[in-house]
Amino acid sequence: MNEIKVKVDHMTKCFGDLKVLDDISFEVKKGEFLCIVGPTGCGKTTFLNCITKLYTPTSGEILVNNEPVNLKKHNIAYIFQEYSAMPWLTVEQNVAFGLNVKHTPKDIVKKEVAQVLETVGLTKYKDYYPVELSTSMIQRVVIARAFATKPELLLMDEPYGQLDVELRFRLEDELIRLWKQTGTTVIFITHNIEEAVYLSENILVLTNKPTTIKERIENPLPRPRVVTDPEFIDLRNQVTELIKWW
Ligand SMILES: Nc1ncnc2c1ncn2[C@@H]1O[C@H](COP(=O)(O)OP(=O)(O)OP(=O)(O)O)[C@@H](O)[C@H]1O
Repeated sequence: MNEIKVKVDHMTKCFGDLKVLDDISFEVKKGEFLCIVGPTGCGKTTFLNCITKLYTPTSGEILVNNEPVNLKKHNIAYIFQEYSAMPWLTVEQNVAFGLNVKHTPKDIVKKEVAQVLETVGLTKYKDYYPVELSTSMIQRVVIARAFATKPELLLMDEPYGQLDVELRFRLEDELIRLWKQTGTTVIFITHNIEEAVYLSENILVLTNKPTTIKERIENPLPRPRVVTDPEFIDLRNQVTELIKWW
């Protein structure tokens, strides 16, 4: 499990005179669940946009499997803040979307979609349209759509930021289940320290702009994690202390 999936190598990103990311270097191992926390506007989304090539780094580079990111070759899924299901497609068609874009043979699409719908408990609802579903079910459709393509790298930008606590906990558990089942590498951005400690294997704490890495913290807590356990609270406090220095 020591294979490097993502290598960020001395990456700097400026927008005109504004230096956002300042000579950032870190690695993400294959199958790792990395959470990134940092102050508002420090460049977390900018970093993800550099991985997906929406932005080009000003200097330095990002490697996936030891080569420059290539979206035709590397299977990368992105779930961002204002995500939703496509209202004109059924649940099944939504989940099949990514596979169809990749021209996957129909019988394989059917099999993969059935499997992932089963995992997230949506089999019964496969012919429903998003408008007929609750918020929690729509979130599941989106997660299922991402996992159906078996991404080698899943990027998540505050996907649960707007949700109530109970729903967030349920979806986080589901995400962990899918991550374990598939072995996908996940980079997950959040403002919520508790969420980062609950989900991650490692936490990257960023500084204010021009942004550098303040600390990388290993998260050794066994799963399933309990937010009221003393060890959980200790780690949460440790990360919170780092954030107080912003
Ligand atoms: N296309 C762009 N052109 C100019 N400036 C940009 C562009 N995209 C982002 N920025 C600036 O880069 C900085 C980082 O923005 P970014 O959205 O990456 O931060 P963030 O850490 O994701 O913020 P938040 O925590 O609020 O989501 C901000 O100052 C933003 O205004």
